[in-house]
Amino acid sequence: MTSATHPVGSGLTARIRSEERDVDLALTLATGETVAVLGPNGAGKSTLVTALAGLLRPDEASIRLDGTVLAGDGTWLPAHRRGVALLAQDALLFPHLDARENVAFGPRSAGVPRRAAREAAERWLHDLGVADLADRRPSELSGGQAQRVALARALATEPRLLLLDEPMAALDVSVAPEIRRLLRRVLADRTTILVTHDVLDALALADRVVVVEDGRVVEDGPTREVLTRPRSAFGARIAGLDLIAGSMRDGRLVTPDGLAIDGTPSEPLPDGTPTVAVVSPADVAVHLDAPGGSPRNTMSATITHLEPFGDHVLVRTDVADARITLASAAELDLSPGTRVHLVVKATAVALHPARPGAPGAS
Ligand SMILES: Nc1ncnc2c1ncn2[C@@H]1O[C@H](COP(=O)(O)OP(=O)(O)OP(=O)(O)O)[C@@H](O)[C@H]1O
Repeated sequence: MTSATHPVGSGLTARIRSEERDVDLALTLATGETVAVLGPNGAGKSTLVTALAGLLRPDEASIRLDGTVLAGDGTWLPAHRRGVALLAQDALLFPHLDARENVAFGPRSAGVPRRAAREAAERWLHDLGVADLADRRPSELSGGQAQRVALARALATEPRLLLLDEPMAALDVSVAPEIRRLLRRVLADRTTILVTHDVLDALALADRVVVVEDGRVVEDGPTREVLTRPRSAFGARIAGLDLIAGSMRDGRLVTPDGLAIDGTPSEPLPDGTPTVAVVSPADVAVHLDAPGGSPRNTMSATITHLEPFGDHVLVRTDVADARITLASAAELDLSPGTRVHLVVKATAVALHPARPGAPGAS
C-alpha cells in the first residue's frame, strides 16, 4: 500500500542555518532513500528535523522537496502544508481520541471526508499490525503499540518525507527489534530521515549515514563505509566495528566468498535473510596458525596495515579488524601482507538483518 502513494520526484535538498544554535547543515536525499543522522547530544539533529517539519523557523532555511519549495526565496510553508510527517521518541498521541481517530486525524485535517479518513485509518492500523487496538485510547496502549499507532498516523497523511526522531529510544529493549523490523518494511521505498544513536538502526534501515557534530555535517556516506571506516571523532566512538555482510544459510551467515560465520541472531533470521555480522575488533584474536577444536569462528585473512591505538594495535585485514596488545603484535611479528587467522567466539558475533540491497549484503 506504500508504493502506489509514493510520488516520483527529485527528493530533498535542504540547508538550515541558525546563528543562535550555531547550526549550519546541508543535506540532500534522493527520492525513496533512507538516511540515518547520527551525532552527539546538542549536535543539531533536532534542529534539523524540526526545521524540516516546519515547527522551528531558523534564521535561514532553503528546503526543496520533490520540486516544491518548502522554505526559501521568501517562502515558509506551515507544517501542515509540507507533506512532511514527524514521528518523535514519544508517540504523542491525542489522549482523548482512540487509536482510529488518532490515525484519521491527519487525513481529516487534509480535508478527507470523515468516512474515507476512518477507512484509511483502519487500513493503516491493519498494515502496522494493530487493527485490534482501533478502539483503545493511548492510555490503554503499551509503548510499542502506541508507537505503531503513531507511525500509522504519520503514514496516513501520505507524507513525501518521513522524519523519525529516535523512534525506538523510549521503547523497552524487548520491543525495539519488532519495531525496527516493521520500520524496515515501511521505509523500504520512502524518503526518510532517521535520527538515531543506535548503530543497529542505521545498519538495518539506512542507505546512507550522515554524522553531525557541532552543528555541521562531518561525514556523509554509505552506511557500512561510515561505520567501518569512520573519519570523524563521533563516528569513531560509535563505530569502528567489524561489519561482515552476507546472507543466512542453515543458521549461519555466509559471505559472498563462502565464509561461514556463527553468531547470536538479534531476531529470527530465516535462510536467505540479508545479514550483517557485527563484531568489536577487541573481541578478535590474531593467530599465525589456525587453532583447532574449539567452537569459534576462524577466518583466514591478509593484513593490510597496522595502526597504533593507545597501548594496542589495530590490525586491519581484508576481512575484519582486530585490536590486540602491542606485546602480542610484537610477538607475532605482524606486518602488512602477513597471512593470519582471525578468531572470534560465536557469542561475540551479533547477527543483524541488513537492509535489503545494502552494499555487500547479498
Ligand atoms: N530551544 C532552544 N533554544 C536555543 N538553543 C537551543 C534550543 N534547543 C537546542 N538548542 C541548541 O542548539 C544546538 C543544537 O541542539 P539540538 O537539540 O538540535 O541537538 P541534537 O543533536 O538534537 O541533540 P540531542 O541528541 O541531545 O537531542 C545546541 O547547541 C543546543 O544547545
